[in-house]
Amino acid sequence: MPAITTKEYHKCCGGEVRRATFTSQTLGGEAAFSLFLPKQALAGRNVPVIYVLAGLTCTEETFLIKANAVRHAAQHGLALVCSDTSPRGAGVPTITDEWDIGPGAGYYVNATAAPWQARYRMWDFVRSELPTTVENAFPLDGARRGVMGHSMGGMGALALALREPGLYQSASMFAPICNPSAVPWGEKATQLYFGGDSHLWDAYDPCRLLASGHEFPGGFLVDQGLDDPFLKSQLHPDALENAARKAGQALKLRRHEGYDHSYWFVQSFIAEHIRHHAEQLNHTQVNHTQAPRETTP
Ligand SMILES: N[C@@H](CCC(=O)N[C@@H](CSC=O)C(=O)NCC(=O)O)C(=O)O
Repeated sequence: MPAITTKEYHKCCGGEVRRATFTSQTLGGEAAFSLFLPKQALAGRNVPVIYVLAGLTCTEETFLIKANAVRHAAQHGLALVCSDTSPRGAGVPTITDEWDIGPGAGYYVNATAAPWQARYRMWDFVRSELPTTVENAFPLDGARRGVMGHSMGGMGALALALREPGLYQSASMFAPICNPSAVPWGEKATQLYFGGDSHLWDAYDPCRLLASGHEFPGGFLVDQGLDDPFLKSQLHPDALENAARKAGQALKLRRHEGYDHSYWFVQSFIAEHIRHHAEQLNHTQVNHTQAPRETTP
């Protein structure tokens, strides 16, 4: 198991916040994540955990800093683990002056085309290596996992829950990219990450996954602002609603007048999302097996 290096540590809301890294075999270099552990975990109890996937241009820090989620997670005794949004650093391919492809824009897919395919393997990272690594190091209950995401991260959270319903018991999204294969962000990713083969979206596009029979028994909570500048061009919640209805997938999609795409929108509804996860995760059977504990620096 890779060693975790804590870069920052802060006492917060009775628990602790960390920013940390480890050497990722999946991404071929250093991978960053941030973590909130509630006081129950510091007392040695395995706690439920929500995996959080952020959007384009974000890092592993953005959600914890801007979403105001920590105090709500603390109230419900939930841990938060926030992934970075792409591989980064020496040797990672990039395109200068582009914010919606390359570093900060991994789309939570495994790229197949050169030069991206060697390092841009965010699906495998968030699906397997990140949870395995953090659950080995901290008192997190791998049998009580939620997944949450914003925008590009909402797309990733939908795809993870639909493809891996046994891994997550709860799922929620803010303004997700619902049908990436049909919008400009996804088309750009198709050209670069998939070498132009749009069929490769079959494994990641939430609408395509629903159409091909995938379902998430826990149901989805999705919030969408109606003043979101990306709503019509990139997000397509109506397509998700139609695909879910056809597939019989439980979906609570709430549209909010006046809200945009920012973390001010996320912050406005985060309490209800954390409660949604708490209700489902706290009703799932507890795993009492203790993971080895990281030491505080
Ligand atoms: N840099 C861009 C704006 C990028 C942006 O809005 N990113 C969103 C996610 S978009 C979909 O994945 C985000 O969460 N940004 C971080 C934030 O702090 O708001 C531009 O300049 O237009």
